Amino acid sequence: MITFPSDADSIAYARSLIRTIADYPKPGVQFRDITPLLADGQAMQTVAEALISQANSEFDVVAGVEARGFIFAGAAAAVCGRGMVPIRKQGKLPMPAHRLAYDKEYGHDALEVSPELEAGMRVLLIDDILATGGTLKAGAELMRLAGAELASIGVVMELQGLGGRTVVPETKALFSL
Ligand SMILES: O=P(O)(O)OC[C@H]1O[C@H](OP(=O)(O)OP(=O)(O)O)[C@H](O)[C@@H]1O
Ligand SMILES: Nc1ncnc2[nH]cnc12
Repeated sequence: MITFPSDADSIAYARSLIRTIADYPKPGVQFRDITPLLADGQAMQTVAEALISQANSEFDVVAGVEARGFIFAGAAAAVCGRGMVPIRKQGKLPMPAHRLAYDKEYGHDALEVSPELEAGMRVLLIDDILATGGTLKAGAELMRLAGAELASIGVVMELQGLGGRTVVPETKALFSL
């Protein structure tokens, strides 16, 4: 497994950059805005390396969920020299190989992946946030549908009280909010 030196202070610094916007995108939601973290080079390096270090199994490729998951999956893949596979919302890939429809809080959606994700590949699945867990559960199922091996699931932050930990219990998070 690949590990980078990281310390609690650096993770705490990255956590401190998350901005909370009340009542966005709808009343009652505390939106956790990653934009300030993205703009900070030190925090981005810390997070990318820590996402790799917390993976508990060997992996061949990093997969990220559209859209915010792409950012961290791409950065994490680059720091460890692995490729990145985008998991896209339906209709965005010119050559989808696998599709998985899933229910969301309001309606339905589907995720797709291209043939670059080959059967037998060991995947580190990355997203920015674990909230209700619906997105990562669907992403994980899509990986298995493609015949890939889910080596580990990692997020930058877990939002407590929304049930995601129950839905995708194997997820590793750098910090909780
Ligand atoms: O655990 P869940 O309840 O599924 O929520 C987490 C998902 O919600 C956000 O994505 P969103 O669908 O808002 O898309 P975006 O990345 O394009 O902003 C976030 O980036 C996660 O993918
Ligand atoms: N509260 C929240 N803040 C930011 N992204 C989210 N995705 C799902 N819930 C979210």
